[in-house]
Amino acid sequence: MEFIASSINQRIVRISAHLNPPPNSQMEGSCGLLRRGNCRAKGGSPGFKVAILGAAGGIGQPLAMLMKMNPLVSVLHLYDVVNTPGVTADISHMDTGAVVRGFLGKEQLEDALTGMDLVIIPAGVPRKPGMSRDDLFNINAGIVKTLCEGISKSCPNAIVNLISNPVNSTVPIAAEVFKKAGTYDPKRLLGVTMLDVVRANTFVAEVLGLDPREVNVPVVGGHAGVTILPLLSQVKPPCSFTVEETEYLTSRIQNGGTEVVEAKAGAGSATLSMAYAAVKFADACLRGLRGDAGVVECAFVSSQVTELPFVATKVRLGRNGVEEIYPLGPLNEFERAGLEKAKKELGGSIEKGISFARK
Ligand SMILES: NC(=O)c1ccc[n+]([C@@H]2O[C@H](COP(=O)([O-])OP(=O)(O)OC[C@H]3O[C@@H](n4cnc5c(N)ncnc54)[C@H](O)[C@@H]3O)[C@@H](O)[C@H]2O)c1
Ligand SMILES: O=C(O)C[C@H](O)C(=O)O
Repeated sequence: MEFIASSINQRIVRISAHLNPPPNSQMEGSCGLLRRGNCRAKGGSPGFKVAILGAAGGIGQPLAMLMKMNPLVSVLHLYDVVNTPGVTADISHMDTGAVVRGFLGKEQLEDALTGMDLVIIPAGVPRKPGMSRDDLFNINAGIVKTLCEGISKSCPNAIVNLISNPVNSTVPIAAEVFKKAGTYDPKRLLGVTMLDVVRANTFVAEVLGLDPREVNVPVVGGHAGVTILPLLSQVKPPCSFTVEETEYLTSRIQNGGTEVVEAKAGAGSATLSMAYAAVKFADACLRGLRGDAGVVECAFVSSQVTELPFVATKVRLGRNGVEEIYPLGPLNEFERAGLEKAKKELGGSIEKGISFARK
């Protein structure tokens, strides 16, 4: 009788602790129950530890869901300045291997980051119609700076996937923060331009009448307007385009983000396709970390491929992050002209990020 009563009491305590975590305690998914001794088996699976910063946002939530489904992830930390208790409780009920923990507010940033192998950052404000990505600089630059200071302190060896816009400036900011802290490893800092590749594959497949999963379009340069440069001459499988097709595709790929911002009419920018792209890219980084051979994706990284300090190109991912940076390859006249335009804008955005961080 006593045993049953105490067991029921324990359960009530357990449920109320889960619903009302004490202030400043980290919220936990299944592992909170494990710590209190109510489960027999160890949760989680062998794999990598991944943190998402900005996990309660439009990208963060579907990204968290998809990362919880990724068999390479054993521990998933969800950090935001709002709403992580709900998102964590929700996602932690998925019966996949990764253990989920939630962290709320700056005082929990250190715990969120300690021990992480990969940190994905979609924190920051999105565009509204009429805005450029650069219009987000004033708010997002400071957010990225603070989060990167946390990374330097708590997981300086983690691979960082930076999604927050303007990527062309936030990646240089992150690099400067890491340099200042003495933790900078250019191989481990990657701006996420995967959505440009995902869009390019989709739009090119539409024009060619192919399955988008069979198409691979390298997209180089940066992640804003004319800095987004699809290399249609290097599409796989090999194919050719008319001048009209080239112009249409280049413009659609460069303006894909604006297409979504306008369709959402003030409710934000791409979130679902971005979460898909972010997971595709994060999975490639984790496969690289695991030691898989031949993992090649496009990303915005520190590079000597052009005269600019950062550019998006194809990179090979491995145990240390970026193991190899590929040259741009043979460009046609249209692409050479596009590259010149891209470099002009990109240089200014990179410089803006560097000056902000050095202030
Ligand atoms: N790289 C790309 O291809 C790409 C694609 C789409 C969107 N983005 C960018 O991603 C960012 C996020 O977009 P979204 O639609 O998810 O926005 P959102 O507003 O829906 O979510 C952003 C989240 O960041 C959180 N946040 C704000 N300040 C924070 C801080 N200091 N620490 C931790 N979290 C913080 C917010 O609370 C919110 O939950 C935007 O800057 C957007 O432009 C980039
Ligand atoms: O367009 C935006 O502002 C978000 C993102 O950069 C995108 O390409 O969808």
